[in-house]
Amino acid sequence: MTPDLSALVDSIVARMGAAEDRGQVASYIPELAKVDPAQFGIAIATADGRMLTGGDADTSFSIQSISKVFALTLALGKVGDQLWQRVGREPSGNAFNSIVQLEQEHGIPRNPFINAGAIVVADVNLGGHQPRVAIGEMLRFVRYLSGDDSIAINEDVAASETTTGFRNMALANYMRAFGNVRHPVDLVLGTYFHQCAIEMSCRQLALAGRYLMLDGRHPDGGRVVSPGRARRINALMLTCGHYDASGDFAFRVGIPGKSGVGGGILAIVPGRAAIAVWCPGLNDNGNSMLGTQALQMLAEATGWSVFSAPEF
Ligand SMILES: NC(=O)CC[C@H](N)C(=O)O
Repeated sequence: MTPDLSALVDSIVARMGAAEDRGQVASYIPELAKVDPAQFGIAIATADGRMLTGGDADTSFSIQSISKVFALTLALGKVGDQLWQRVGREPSGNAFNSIVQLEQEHGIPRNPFINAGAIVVADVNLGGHQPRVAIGEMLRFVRYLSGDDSIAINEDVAASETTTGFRNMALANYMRAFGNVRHPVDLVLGTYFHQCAIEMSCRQLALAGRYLMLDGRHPDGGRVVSPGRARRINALMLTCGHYDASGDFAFRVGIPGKSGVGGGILAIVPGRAAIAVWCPGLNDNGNSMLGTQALQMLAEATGWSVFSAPEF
């Protein structure tokens, strides 16, 4: 089956534009509460080099936790498998900002995609430098991946989270007590809040995700990560990328995906496509409500679930 992707994108945009229940925009970060929930964007970068876009695909939004995929990639580049001594790789079954497991598990977060895990990853990426060095490295990395130097950080969003991120401060301090955060907490959180405040459009995000559909290669031929590492990052996205709704996402969509509270989702179909969707309203688990529906519609129409048998 070769689906007409362009017609499919149009019908997804029409369906999502007409949806009445759009979820709730994140309000615990005051700057994000200002975003218009009527927006919807989708971009699909295919392995054969095509780009299909629809709706607000060129509007920038706060990538938030999607940044955890790029931060993990950088941290693995720095410390390799040693990272797994400080962060687990199991689904948490808890909310993204939960603290409950940390005490029982001695300050070792369940996985790199919940906030606690991403804070440890930010600590690794700091590597003894000032936050601006680590943040600059992250920005250069996403610009290189997407081939777009206009990608920037929204300082208002970073400042908004710096003044209200009490849960993240609690998580970071708690892990510092166990020695699993090694730099001063304000430097680690400065790094983390700024990476979350990177703004990208669906088009830029789909382009940035291409290395994960191409076995770790940049389309320009350069190697970003080894094939094994790309496979493992995809595995973590599938099992942990939607927090305590990761099972439901695998059930409904069946594609490795990472969500953010800005309403974006990056989804990877190995060997086929890197997809970004964005719709700011969230469901109860903090994942984009219509973004998830759009990916379900796309996966059903294309047969792109990684659990489907390939054509034979
Ligand atoms: N799920 C998310 O996107 C959470 C990211 C957000 N910056 C936070 O730490 O709360």
